[in-house]
Amino acid sequence: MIYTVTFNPSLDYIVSVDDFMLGRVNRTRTEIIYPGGKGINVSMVLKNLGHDSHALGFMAGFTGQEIVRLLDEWGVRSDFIRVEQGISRINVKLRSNEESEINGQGPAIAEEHIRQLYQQLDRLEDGDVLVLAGSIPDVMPDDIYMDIMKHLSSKKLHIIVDATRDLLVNVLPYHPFLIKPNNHELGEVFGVELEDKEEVFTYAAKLQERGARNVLVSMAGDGAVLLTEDGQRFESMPPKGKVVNSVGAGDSMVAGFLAGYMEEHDYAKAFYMGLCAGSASAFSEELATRDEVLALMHSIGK
Ligand SMILES: Nc1ncnc2c1ncn2[C@@H]1O[C@H](COP(=O)(O)OP(=O)(O)O)[C@@H](O)[C@H]1O
Ligand SMILES: O=P(O)(O)OC[C@H]1O[C@](O)(COP(=O)(O)O)[C@@H](O)[C@@H]1O
Repeated sequence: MIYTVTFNPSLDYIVSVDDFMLGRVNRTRTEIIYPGGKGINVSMVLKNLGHDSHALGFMAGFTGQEIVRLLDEWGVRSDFIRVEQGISRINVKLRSNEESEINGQGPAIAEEHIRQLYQQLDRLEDGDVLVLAGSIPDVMPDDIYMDIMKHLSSKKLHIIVDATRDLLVNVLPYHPFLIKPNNHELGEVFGVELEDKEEVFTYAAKLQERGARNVLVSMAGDGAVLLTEDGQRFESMPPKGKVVNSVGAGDSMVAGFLAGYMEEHDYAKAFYMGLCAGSASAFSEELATRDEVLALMHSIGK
């Protein structure tokens, strides 16, 4: 079974505004609400790709209830631990001449809630997949993903981590199966700005030296690169298309990679399915569907 954990789910409020002006009253042209947060998006895209998963994490308040309801409607099984105080985030995604985002901090999670999560994770079995994705509320220590990996280290799991800065770096000694920073997040770890693919490979290799098994680095409109544990290198520009809504593109890439890997245990298939799932989400209002992903793979000869 695949499990995703989202510590900090959100309702994504995606608004488009023509010629947004700071300091003025602006009116939306379109507005829409989706369930969001990285693990949740991974679960939703996996569902679209024909793979069931179990979404775990924490939720609070009326926004939390709505996230669970929307997931249910999507057909994703979830078992979120309810936090009594505060509300799950509403993350604002503003589409105007440029895309801007305001992501909230999320409610505090108490020791007792973490204990409940550990009880759920103790049910994982050898061969299961665990996706730890997204930010954690500000008040939490950034070794929580590491602690989870340490706790589960006696089981044979495939663990995927999509996080930034110390939250990501701390897990490396526990050999995550896959990490997926984007090029800016990879650069941030080393205090450099990375735009060029060769440079990205160099720094991805440094994360591999520190313990990551496979390193997938997304580069938005410039595609992605992958360094595998058996020494293969893949790089590609994305398929062609018009960007409509790139919220969730990175999460779709993780889901696509996972689906591709599970279907054929082949890194090439995983890489291209990840790449095309990311683009399929970016090219449509909603998250990628299987047909859209396969059509894009076909368009690049994969
Ligand atoms: N502008 C775009 N054009 C084509 N594909 C895109 C675009 N933005 C994202 N994608 C696809 O989605 C993947 C992940 O996007 P990216 O923005 O790098 O992730 P994240 O959301 O994690 O920052 C990219 O590698 C690419 O395949
Ligand atoms: O947990 P974080 O890092 O604040 O990110 C949460 C946001 O990222 C998303 O999961 C989208 O992520 P990507 O665009 O990187 O795929 C949104 O749904 C959510 O609002």
